[in-house]
Amino acid sequence: MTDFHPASSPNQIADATQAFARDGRIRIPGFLQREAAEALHTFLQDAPWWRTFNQGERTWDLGPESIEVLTLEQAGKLEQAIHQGARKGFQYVYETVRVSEQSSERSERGFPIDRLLEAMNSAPVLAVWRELTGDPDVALVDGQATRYLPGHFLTRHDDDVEGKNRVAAYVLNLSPEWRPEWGGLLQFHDATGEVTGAMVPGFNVLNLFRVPQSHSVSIVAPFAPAPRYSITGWIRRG
Ligand SMILES: O=C(O)CCC(=O)C(=O)O
Ligand SMILES: [Fe+2]
Repeated sequence: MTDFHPASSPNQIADATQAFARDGRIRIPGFLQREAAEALHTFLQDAPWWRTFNQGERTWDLGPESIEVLTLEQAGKLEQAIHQGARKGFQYVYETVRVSEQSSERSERGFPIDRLLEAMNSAPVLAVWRELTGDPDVALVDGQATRYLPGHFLTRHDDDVEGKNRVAAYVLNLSPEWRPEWGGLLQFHDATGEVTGAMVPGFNVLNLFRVPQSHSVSIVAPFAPAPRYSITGWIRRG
């Protein structure tokens, strides 16, 4: 049975804790056992993806049937609306497989991503999140799988949503042999929009960053030969 618990040693966690306290963002390579990362990657390559995008404040999730029946003209109009939204405002388009926040529903569905979220919410791993973030009130981890195809992106935002009690955001990268030129970079910004740091997709690397913090995902290039896969979500107080 594949084990989805983090593979980091106590020493690695202690080092990461120091770096997180200092910088507010860290990268942990080799986050899961190789077999677990490979099982997730295999699942993501053939998962039931939904296209998600926003129109202003409103989120749309389109299932595979809805995407397939769009005419070329409808798909073009949708793309235009998304590009219009991205010119000045907050905009995103990518694909998702959502994961329930209910442990019973995760256990029942039992996808590898459900099993990962179960492990992330187990008592010993919650203790690791409390140590890493320095927040003793961390109580849950939520998540979704994401797939960014060429043309997908997420503009600048800070993840601070009222009532969600997010302490930190995580991104478990599952994109083997990614090149930075393919886009899909997780970029961090200062108040003027300047890029103060960027994380290139990788394989089995965990990005962890404090919330709120301005960031974006740069558009995936038309020539990227593979999608940008990850499991992403937040470490929360409740
Ligand atoms: O995929 C990433 O690197 C970050 C995703 C993100 O910022 C978000 O979903 O809010
Ligand atoms: Fe975000």
